[in-house]
Amino acid sequence: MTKLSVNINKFATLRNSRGGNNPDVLRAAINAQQFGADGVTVHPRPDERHIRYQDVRDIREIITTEFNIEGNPTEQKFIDLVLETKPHQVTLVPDALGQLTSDHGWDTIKHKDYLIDIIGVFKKAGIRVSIFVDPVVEMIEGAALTGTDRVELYTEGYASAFASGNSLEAVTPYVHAANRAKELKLGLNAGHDLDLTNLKYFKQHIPFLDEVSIGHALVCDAIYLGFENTVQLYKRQLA
Ligand SMILES: CC(=O)[C@@H](O)[C@H](O)COP(=O)(O)O
Ligand SMILES: NCC(=O)COP(=O)(O)O
Repeated sequence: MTKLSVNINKFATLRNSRGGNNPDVLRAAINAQQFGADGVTVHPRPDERHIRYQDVRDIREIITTEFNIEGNPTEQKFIDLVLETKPHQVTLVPDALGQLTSDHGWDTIKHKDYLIDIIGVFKKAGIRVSIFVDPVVEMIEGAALTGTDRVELYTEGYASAFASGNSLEAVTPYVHAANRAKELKLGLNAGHDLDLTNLKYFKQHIPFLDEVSIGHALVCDAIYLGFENTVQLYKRQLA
């Protein structure tokens, strides 16, 4: 089974645009779980432009499924937040400060020693670690030397090539990377720009995926189709 973790960043973006508490991010997390999501993902950024650090603490209190916190551990504030809230999984993403959204994975060869150290900190606290990587076999092999439990394949490249009509070409590097991860006994997650048009094809080619985290497209679909219906539609793509 591939788990669906709903990324609720975009609920917070909308809330923050007006101040106040509408929409309520906590309610979004509760609803996602009630509507069938297998987990909730948040990516608090240092500028707190969407999910705030306090949101993470509040969401921790109501989680009944799996909680996944994403972020760059070069920020001490991020490390402290993760160790305080102890999610089921932390996903390490090498974003620069103020970056619009995530746009690359770790260079697991260049940053091997750093990753070994920081992954060790989270694992010592009993938190499963996943690291965000591009679909490149060498990066997967590098990841296997860091002690990470899982890798998350950065799927923006897949999504844009799929949208151009090159579905097989789009998925092929991901299949190679996924197979190598499996051989190396790494768990496998995927995310970024996955949506209702491209998710099923991705899952069909990589059936042993552990988890996808989906936010932007899912929240956009929820505006048109309703949140409960949308979560169910995404779940169906993974069946
Ligand atoms: C790691 C990843 O691909 C997503 O978490 C993405 O970074 C979402 O973050 P934003 O919602 O800030 O775009
Ligand atoms: N890890 C990817 C994620 O949480 C959501 O990415 P997106 O669906 O908002 O592009």
